[in-house]
Amino acid sequence: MASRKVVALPVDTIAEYAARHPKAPHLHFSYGTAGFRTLGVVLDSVLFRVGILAALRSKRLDGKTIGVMITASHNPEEDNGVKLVDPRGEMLEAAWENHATTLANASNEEFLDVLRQFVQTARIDLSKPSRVVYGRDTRPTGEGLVQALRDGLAAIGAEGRDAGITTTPIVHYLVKAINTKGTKQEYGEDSEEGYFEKMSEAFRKLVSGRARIPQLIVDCANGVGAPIVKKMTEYLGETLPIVLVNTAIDTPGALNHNCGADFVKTRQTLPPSLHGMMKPGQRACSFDGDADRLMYYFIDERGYFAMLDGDKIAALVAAFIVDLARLAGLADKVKVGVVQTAYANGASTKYLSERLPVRCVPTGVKHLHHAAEQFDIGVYFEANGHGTVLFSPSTIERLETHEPSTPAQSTALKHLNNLVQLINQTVGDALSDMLLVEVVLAHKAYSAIEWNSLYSDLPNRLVKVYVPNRNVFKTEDAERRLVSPAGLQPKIEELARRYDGGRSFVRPSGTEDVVRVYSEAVLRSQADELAFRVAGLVYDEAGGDLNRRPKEFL
Ligand SMILES: CC(=O)N[C@H]1[C@@H](OP(=O)(O)O)O[C@H](CO)[C@@H](O)[C@@H]1O
Ligand SMILES: [Mg+2]
Repeated sequence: MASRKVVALPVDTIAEYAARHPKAPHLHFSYGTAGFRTLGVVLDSVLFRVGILAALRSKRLDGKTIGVMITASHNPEEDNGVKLVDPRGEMLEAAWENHATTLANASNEEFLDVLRQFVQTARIDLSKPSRVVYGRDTRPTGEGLVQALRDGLAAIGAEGRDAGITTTPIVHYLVKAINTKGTKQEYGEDSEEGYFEKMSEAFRKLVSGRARIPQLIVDCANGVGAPIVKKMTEYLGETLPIVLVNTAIDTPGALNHNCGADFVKTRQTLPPSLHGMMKPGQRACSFDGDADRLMYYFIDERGYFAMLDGDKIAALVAAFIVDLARLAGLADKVKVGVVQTAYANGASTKYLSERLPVRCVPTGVKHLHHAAEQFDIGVYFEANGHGTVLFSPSTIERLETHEPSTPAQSTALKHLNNLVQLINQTVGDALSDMLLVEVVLAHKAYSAIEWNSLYSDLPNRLVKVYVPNRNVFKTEDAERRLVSPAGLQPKIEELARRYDGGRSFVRPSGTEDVVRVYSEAVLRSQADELAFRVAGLVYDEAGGDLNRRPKEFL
């Protein structure tokens, strides 16, 4: 049997550092879909402990680099949060989400014991090295939280690498680039410059010889997208003329305020700061606070706002990739598929299903990502604008080695190989997705108007219902049907049947203490009516206080 050097936890050092990052007794933290997320000022102890956890995860995985991103994405500026990134640039393995929650909630007195116990049960070899790369967005609480994280790393003797103020997708990129360095699967140079170079080079190749791309307005949500897109414009030069708006990263309260991808998606309207700026038909897009979500939109000739959300991006991109695979002579060798959630607009599902396989999975990027891995090329987008395209390892190899038989095949193949480089395959990336959209528009010679007319969205409405206990709501069939409370699902279906094109579903949110109701129908008024009827049903069924029943619920 191979002997194993046993190293003990440096308990004295950890205790010393931990004393500087005490946990407030009344607080409870939970590692959910979006990692830990709450008010930034209460997260100090969590970041310290996450530092230790990230180091242990690295040791558990033989010293592979783990990522840590400090952000609260599209949430208000006073919020903050933290997410861990696994070695292939993916989200943290589910079992460790529970370990993270346990460690974060241990009292100050128990903390060392809980840690010791964890090291034992998770069978972590402490003699292994530990490496962690970390970044943060522009939030004012970020700097202090980075310090707490560094103390966690120092307490356990981990090697930390500071990626500075950067986007979530860049941290994912760095993790994958670091862990594949020097291997056959090398993902790219492990630096921010490497990221810009890889992507911009692919973009230039993909649009070379195409008509000049018209100007694009980019709303940076007053967040980290601003400095990052600005740097990217230097690499892109003339190939993509960009105007940046909402770049006030130092203005208190500006982050995500009346701007950004989430604002656009939930309000279905233009950020006020863009009023008067946009010519009819001109494309604009919004990032969210950590630049992993993207929404496109334009104002039509009549002055109406038109939104091109994650579903429209998926439709545009998937059809393009299917075409390229066919043109490259790989139609029956490379299976392209799309993954959506129940929130995908019914019209998008119809459009896509007529062209390629479409799968529906529960909400949350990790479900989409895993399902997309089942295809040779898997396109996934949430309606809210988070998504990417995954090329399986064998497909990447096939694309690299396939011998084209005609010049047309060769061109299509070259485009596919450049897409592999352009797309950030670790996670949704607003910047990479934006360049991808621009490539497809350039190739198809589509304006935003033509893109939008691929299909017409069904009017839809999302309603939050505050209930005493959202945990009584349980779903099946990728969250499209309720199994509990018993008897509610048939009532929802009965209501939906009364409306032309009616569809509605109910699920508990994974990130907020609410139950969400979604509905769509052919007419706007009917989508609204259906949503408010179902919301009323849910509210009453869950025992909501009749004196506080929202007026709009029917
Ligand atoms: C309807 C909706 O937009 N839900 C969002 C939201 O999840 P909920 O579980 O619905 O709260 O936050 C998730 C994490 O950011 C995101 O993946 C998801 O799309
Ligand atoms: Mg985000």
